[in-house]
Amino acid sequence: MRGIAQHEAARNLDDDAAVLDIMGQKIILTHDMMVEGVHFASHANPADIAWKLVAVNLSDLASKGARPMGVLLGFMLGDGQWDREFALGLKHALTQFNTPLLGGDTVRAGERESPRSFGMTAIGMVDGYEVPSRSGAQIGDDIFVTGHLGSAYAAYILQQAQKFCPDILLDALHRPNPQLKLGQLLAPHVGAMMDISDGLLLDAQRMAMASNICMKIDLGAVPLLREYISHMGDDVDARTRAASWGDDYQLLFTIKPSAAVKFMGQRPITKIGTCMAPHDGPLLLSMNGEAVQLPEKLGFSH
Ligand SMILES: Nc1ncnc2c1ncn2[C@@H]1O[C@H](COP(=O)(O)OP(=O)(O)O)[C@@H](O)[C@H]1O
Ligand SMILES: Cc1ncc(C[n+]2csc(CCOP(=O)(O)OP(=O)(O)O)c2C)c(N)n1
Ligand SMILES: [Mg+2]
Repeated sequence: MRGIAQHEAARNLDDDAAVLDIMGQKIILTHDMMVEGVHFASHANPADIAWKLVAVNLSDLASKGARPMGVLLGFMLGDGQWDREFALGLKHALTQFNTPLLGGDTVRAGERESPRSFGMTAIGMVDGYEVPSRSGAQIGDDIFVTGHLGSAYAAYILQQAQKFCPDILLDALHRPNPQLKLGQLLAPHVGAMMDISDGLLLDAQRMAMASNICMKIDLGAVPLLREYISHMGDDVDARTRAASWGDDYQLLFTIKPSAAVKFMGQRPITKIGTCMAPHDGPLLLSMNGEAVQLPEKLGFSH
């Protein structure tokens, strides 16, 4: 699609969202889909699906520091009860994130059983400052993430194995919380920022390549919940899996060490590495001071 998307607002389709400048007012636009079998299981709770559809879209707005202005929904009808539960989850999420439903489209699924899919467009606004991109990371910047990583992965694995799963992990998988407030707070101060939907390692590689630098990441510093550690472990393998499965919806950003100081200890952010001059590739991993080989798969891709 890159060849078609020549407009500067499209940011060469290399960013989390489009940034449309309308007479000086910046409008942030994003669209994400969720498909049965790919993003949610057939037996998933419809209210959870609706919540997550809102959350993943607002997460892209958060990554640009935008305030949500509204969403448009692409809805595929199913049976009445299922649709009512979806609508309740939708209402709950939109109320929680103070975002109006502005419109959309409704279609009836075909005769034959086909996977259901839902789309959402989210519209946001940014005032006053440069909208962060994935390409603004500079040599010497520190690399940070918000929150904890790998929680959705742990929940997915534990549920698949029909094992007990703590609520805090289940919520990360089914009810992710887009980092809107942190995104707005951080945006004027960051070098580059994006959300982590496809896994820290793959998304960091994308940021490093867009910024033409090398990111050195300390796997040992990647923030994990203690519930993650007690169910999945804490070794290189467990940490690599947390950093490469995806579905995290936390923010990855770079910032000058001097600018980072005022946020540290005040906000749920963790330093995980530094930006260096282009090296042997865009990404270097270490743990306990020793180099770690990159895994074969850095993240989730379609
Ligand atoms: N079918 C498409 N048509 C136009 N743009 C697309 C399409 N698919 C993805 N993009 C664009 O490519 C960029 C990266 O997409 P994606 O990896 O899905 O971003 P994100 O993970 O932040 O949602 C975004 O700018 C998105 O708008
Ligand atoms: C039933 C099920 N299978 C697999 C996964 C894992 N999974 C699905 S999508 C995804 C990552 C993000 O998906 P994508 O469509 O690439 O989101 P985007 O990057 O466009 O925001 C992951 C880890 C899941 N959450 N649920
Ligand atoms: Mg994104």
